[in-house]
Amino acid sequence: MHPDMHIFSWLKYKMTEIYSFGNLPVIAHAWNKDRTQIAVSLGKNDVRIYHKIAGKWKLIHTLCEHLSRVLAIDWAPKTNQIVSASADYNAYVWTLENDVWKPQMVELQRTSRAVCCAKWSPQENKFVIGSSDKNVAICYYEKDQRFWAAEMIKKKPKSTVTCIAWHPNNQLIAVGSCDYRCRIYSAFIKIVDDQAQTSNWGTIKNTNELLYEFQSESGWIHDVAFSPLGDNLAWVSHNSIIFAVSAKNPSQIKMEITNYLPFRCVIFINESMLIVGGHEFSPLIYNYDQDKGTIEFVEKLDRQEVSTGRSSIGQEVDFVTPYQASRRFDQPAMQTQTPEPISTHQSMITQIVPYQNENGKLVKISSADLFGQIVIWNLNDKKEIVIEAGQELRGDVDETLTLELRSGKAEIFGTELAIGQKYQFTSGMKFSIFTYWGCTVNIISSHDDYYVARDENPMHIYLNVHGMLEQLRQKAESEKTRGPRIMVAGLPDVGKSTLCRMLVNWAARLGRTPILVDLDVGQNQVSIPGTIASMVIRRPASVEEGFRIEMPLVFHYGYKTPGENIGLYNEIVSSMAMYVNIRSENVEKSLISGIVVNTCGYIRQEGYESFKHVAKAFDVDIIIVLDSEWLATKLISDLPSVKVITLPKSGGVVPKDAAKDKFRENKIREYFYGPKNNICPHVFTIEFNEIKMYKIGAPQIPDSCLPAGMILKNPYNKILPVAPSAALVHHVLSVSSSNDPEQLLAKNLLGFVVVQHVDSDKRTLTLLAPQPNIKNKLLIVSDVLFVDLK
Ligand SMILES: Nc1ncnc2c1ncn2[C@@H]1O[C@H](COP(=O)(O)OP(=O)(O)OP(=O)(O)O)[C@@H](O)[C@H]1O
Repeated sequence: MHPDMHIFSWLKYKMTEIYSFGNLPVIAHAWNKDRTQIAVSLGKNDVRIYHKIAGKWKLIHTLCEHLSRVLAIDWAPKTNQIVSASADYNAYVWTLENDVWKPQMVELQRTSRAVCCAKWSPQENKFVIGSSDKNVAICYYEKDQRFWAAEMIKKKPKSTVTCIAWHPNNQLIAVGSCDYRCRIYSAFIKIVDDQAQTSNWGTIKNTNELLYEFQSESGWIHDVAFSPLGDNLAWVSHNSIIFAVSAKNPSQIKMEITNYLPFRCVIFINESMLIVGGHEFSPLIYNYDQDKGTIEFVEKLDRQEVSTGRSSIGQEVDFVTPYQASRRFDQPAMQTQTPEPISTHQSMITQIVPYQNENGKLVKISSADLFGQIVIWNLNDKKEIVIEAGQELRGDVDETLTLELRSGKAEIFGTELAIGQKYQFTSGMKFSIFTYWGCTVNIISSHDDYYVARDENPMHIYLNVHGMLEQLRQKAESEKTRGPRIMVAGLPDVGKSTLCRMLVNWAARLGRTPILVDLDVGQNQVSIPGTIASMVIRRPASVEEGFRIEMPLVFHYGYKTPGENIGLYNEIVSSMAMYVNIRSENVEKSLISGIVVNTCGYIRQEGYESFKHVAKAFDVDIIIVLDSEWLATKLISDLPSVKVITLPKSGGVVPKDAAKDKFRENKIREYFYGPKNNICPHVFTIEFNEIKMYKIGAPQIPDSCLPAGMILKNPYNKILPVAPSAALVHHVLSVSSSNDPEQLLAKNLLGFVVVQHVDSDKRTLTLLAPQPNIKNKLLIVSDVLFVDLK
């Protein structure tokens, strides 16, 4: 068995680059040596060469000599020569002289039909063409007479030659044709090759020799490929069958009959893994085990996403996030049909070719399709990691990272991972996989941006807290009283939000429905920055997308820290507490399940007072203080009726510091574009007179500016009308559910919009919104900004 040939060596794309070359089909494509240029045939009589400049493809040469469709192109990277083959019965070799591609016709005397395929040999000193008149010609340069000569294969196929593959030894070719056969020929040319070589497929003696003929089931052969070392051969046919054979045992042809649409191309990634593509749109990975004689489906190379439905223009729906809207339309009753998986290619894949090798290993491939699209797939080795019981694997993702639980049990911040499911994390995301029993995970990432933590992690302590809360819930259930109300406190970046997430996730996994109250106005888990929010948690958060937002209660605050307007902050906390108390009594099981309150890390001076206010407003029973003896001691003396527990912070908590702004921006972006950037918000204009805008809180006038003895009430909650002006551009506006400006403070929000443009002449505002219009026209201006660079 070759060292590469084990199941864990399979490859998976990390990120794709997608380029469009118009709407014409890409019949053939080939890359130059450094992949800065691409030669394409778009089904016309020419070969077009594009150069990549600043990420965009610019047409720099059009090679016109063929009289009919160009069917095949191959670019020899080292010698910088292009071979093109066409339905005009001809093949040309193009060489670049003084920035002009000069053609030289190949002498294919006996070919009188379309030339369907052309491929340079690995050493680039010859190439092979195949034609519809059953000819296979090995072409080489006659130095003396200065022309491209062709040595025709004598025992030729009995139908159109559709595909060719070179063995890495430069002297064998595999040929696929419409007579359902794949053949291996000697391509040894005496005046080009020094001497005939031996290979696993037998000793090569003469040019032209037919070494093997493999019979397939009925089905035109569309593509054929040798493995990198040349020991295995695979081909695909129009009846959706994959064939493979090993040089070790050429009489044992293995075939895999698939349920997929027909395949048009095949490529080996290493000695065992192969990728096929065609009418199915998505390339598929298969593993050929020559010892077991099996070809097994591994998975689709594409990361499949389910298309999200969205509200159609003008449809009257409640003003919710596009994400919620999409989810709403995902509900079975509303669906007209099952959502279609989205594939990167939107039409048939015509060709797959190698794109980039690193240290002799193929790391990228490119595929072309009938809609003018070329996709570059990044292939990465998958790493298998064993996490022992009680350990944590932590990650801080640089680009993208995909993980899959292979065995055992594990969870991320309280959400259980499903075996075999792939979770993808994008740049900037942090995660920790904790396993109570031990597990094995596969990780696909180009960066080593993860590690198994050897430090003592506090997960067992956190789990004990969960156990204690569950006992209190059970007690409440039997005594028909209310369940535990806890508040999590501490300095910034100690893991408060994460602990809250874990506690409600664990509770939800036991069928509880706790209320999560997030008072963190900087980084709210339920809503966007500048607000406080609460929600009944009915199911654990999604590993990749966080909590599924259902009927949240959201109040406008307008700033990113409580200190900016502490009076207003305290007032909305009181309103929230009032509503949450009502909700907790009215929502089934929520009273017993209790409340988990997340707080800001603002705990000094007036922050501490506000903190006590929160505890009283929500009538909390327990305060969990993370990593602060000082705060715990103070709270024990100031709130004697509340149980205060100090817990250590996890070593995995990452201070967000500079990343905080990015984090906030992402949270707002997620609101408009969806957690996976797969939703399109609306941009529309609205007239000044259609809306009314207000701001809450006015700057306090210093006492020195007031008449002697006069005391003004703090205007922290004053509701002030705002006139539309250019100063509003990029500001987030909250859409209130209230029709009465005086009620703005105490009313739930319906959603958010962002001002993109203000036209004072036309008296219009351009808004970015999740819906095509806004139902309620009372808007509250926030200090929080969002610059939509998309
Ligand atoms: N065990 C862990 N392993 C890896 N990352 C973690 C772990 N616990 C928390 N983090 C990450 O550390 C970061 C800070 O954690 P978190 O947001 O919970 O802190 P916080 O105290 O709520 O912060 P803030 O005061 O800013 O609200 C987050 O990105 C979180 O995902």
